[in-house]
Amino acid sequence: MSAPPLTSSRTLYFWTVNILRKHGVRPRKKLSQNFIVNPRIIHDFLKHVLPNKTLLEIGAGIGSLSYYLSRKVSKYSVFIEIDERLSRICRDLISPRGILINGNALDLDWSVEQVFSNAPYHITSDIIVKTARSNSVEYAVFVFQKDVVDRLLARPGTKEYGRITVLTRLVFDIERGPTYPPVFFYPRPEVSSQMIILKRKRRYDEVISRVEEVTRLLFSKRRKKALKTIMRELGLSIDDVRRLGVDEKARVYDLSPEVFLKLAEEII
Ligand SMILES: C[S@@+](CC[C@H](N)C(=O)[O-])C[C@H]1O[C@@H](n2cnc3c(N)ncnc32)[C@H](O)[C@@H]1O
Repeated sequence: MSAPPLTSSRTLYFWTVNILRKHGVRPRKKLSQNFIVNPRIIHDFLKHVLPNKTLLEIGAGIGSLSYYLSRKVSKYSVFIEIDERLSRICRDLISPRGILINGNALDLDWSVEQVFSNAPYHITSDIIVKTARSNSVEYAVFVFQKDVVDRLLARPGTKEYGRITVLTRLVFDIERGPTYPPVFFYPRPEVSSQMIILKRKRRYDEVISRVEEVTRLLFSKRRKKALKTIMRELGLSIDDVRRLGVDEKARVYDLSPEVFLKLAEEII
C-alpha cells in the first residue's frame, strides 16, 4: 500500500476516501471515527516524537499517522485499534518494527514512555485518567475536542473546572497546541479540535489515587460551601480545614488543585 501522502490536504483526503471505499468501510460514529485528512496535524504530531522512547498510538484508524510514527522511533512502537476492519488496513502500513493490536485500548496495559492519539472522542476522559495512572508514560500528545482541552486548562471557579482538571494539573505540565477546524478530518466532526501536550511531573501514587477519591466525593456537591462539605464528606475538623487554607466563602469548585492535594495528604 502507498504511503499516506503529506503533500496537500487534497491528496491526503483522496488517499483516505479511496482506501475506505476500496475496503468497503463506512466510518462508525459511535467509535468516533474521524480520520485526519490534513497533513498539518501529522506534521504537528511528528514534531513531538521522542525517537529514542517507546511509543503507543491509541486508535490507529487506517494508519495515516501510524505510518509515520512507526518510522520515527528506533525503539518498539505499539498501535491499538478497536475496529478490525481498520486494523487490517493499518497492519500493512506500519513499519515492521511496530506492533498492531486489534482491541480496546482501555483494557490493555500501556507500558510505554510516550503516547500519541487523535483521540476517539467518546472515551477522552478515560484516556486522560489512564494516561495519568500509567506511570511509565512520561509524555503524551493528544488531539481532543477543543472543549476538552479547555476543561483541562480551566481555572478554579469556572464552569469548565472539574475532577479531570484537578487530576491532570497535578500529574502533568500542560501545553496547549494548535487548533484544527472540522474540515481537517473526514468525516467532519461537529466542533473544532486542539492538540495538547502533557509532560509528567509527578507519579500516580497513593496520594494521587486519594485525590481522585476526594474529588469524587466533593465534586458531587460542586456548588456547596467547601468548608462544610469537606467536614461532612471527609470527616475533618473545622480547624484542620482552616489550616489547609480553605477560604470560608469558597465553594467546592473554587478550590485549587493544590488544596485537593493537601486534603488527600491529610486523610491518608
Ligand atoms: C478520531 S479516529 C483517529 C483515527 C486515526 N488515528 C487518524 O488520526 O486518522 C479514532 C480511532 O479510534 C478507534 N477507537 C475507538 N475506540 C477505541 C478504543 N476503545 N480502543 C482503541 N481504538 C479505539 C476508532 O475506531 C478510530 O479509528
